[in-house]
Amino acid sequence: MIPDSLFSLPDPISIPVEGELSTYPVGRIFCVGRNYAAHAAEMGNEVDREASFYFTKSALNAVLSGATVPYPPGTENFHHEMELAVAIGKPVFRATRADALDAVYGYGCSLDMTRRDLQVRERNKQRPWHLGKDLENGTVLAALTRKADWSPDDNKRIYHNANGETRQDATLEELIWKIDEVICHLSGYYHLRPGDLILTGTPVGVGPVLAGDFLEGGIDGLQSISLSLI
Ligand SMILES: CC(=O)CC(=O)C(=O)O
Repeated sequence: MIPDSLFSLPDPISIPVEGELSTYPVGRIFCVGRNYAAHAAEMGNEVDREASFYFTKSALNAVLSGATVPYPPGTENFHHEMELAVAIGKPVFRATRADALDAVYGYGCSLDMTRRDLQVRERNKQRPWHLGKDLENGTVLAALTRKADWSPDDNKRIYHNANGETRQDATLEELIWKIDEVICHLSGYYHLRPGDLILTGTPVGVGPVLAGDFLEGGIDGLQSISLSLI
């Protein structure tokens, strides 16, 4: 606790890393929107191929894979979104495509849980998506794999199952903005630093989940992710 502060804040979430004793503390969470064309289409949107766009989620609202969390308040249409998370390991500002990947620490699976009814309602009113996206327990983070041990090749499968039924099933080839392009673009606006996570968007197949559901997903070669809803 900082001396003289009036109260203490929760500790930041810290993600296990495969083969490491130390964990990776999370500072900021940036999310890329509409980074898979088929998901943009299922949401009734076109992809903006001019530039990627972003929203943020509070790290204080994130939980680790394997958590059991309550169905959130204020929604009747709570959705799973399976995503590849990129963990930044070095400060980077105005990266070039050539040096962007140097800034990566590692990769992991994540779930960008979404109050879809609120996100769509706010989107349709041309308002920010906060109520839909930045909800308590609304980001799930699985153990990271260091970049020396894994790379985001096009042929890697990304999938998500709800109660054993496969709902999302794609490959990283479908990413519109690749990892180096995202870091290059985002670092033009932020001084990215260790602790920053970038969730790279979700493939087609998002859908509703209910209390009692068991969610599970993976990306070839990374630690899988799960969440139980009560
Ligand atoms: C429209 C969305 O679902 C935004 C988002 O989270 C995405 O991955 O795309």
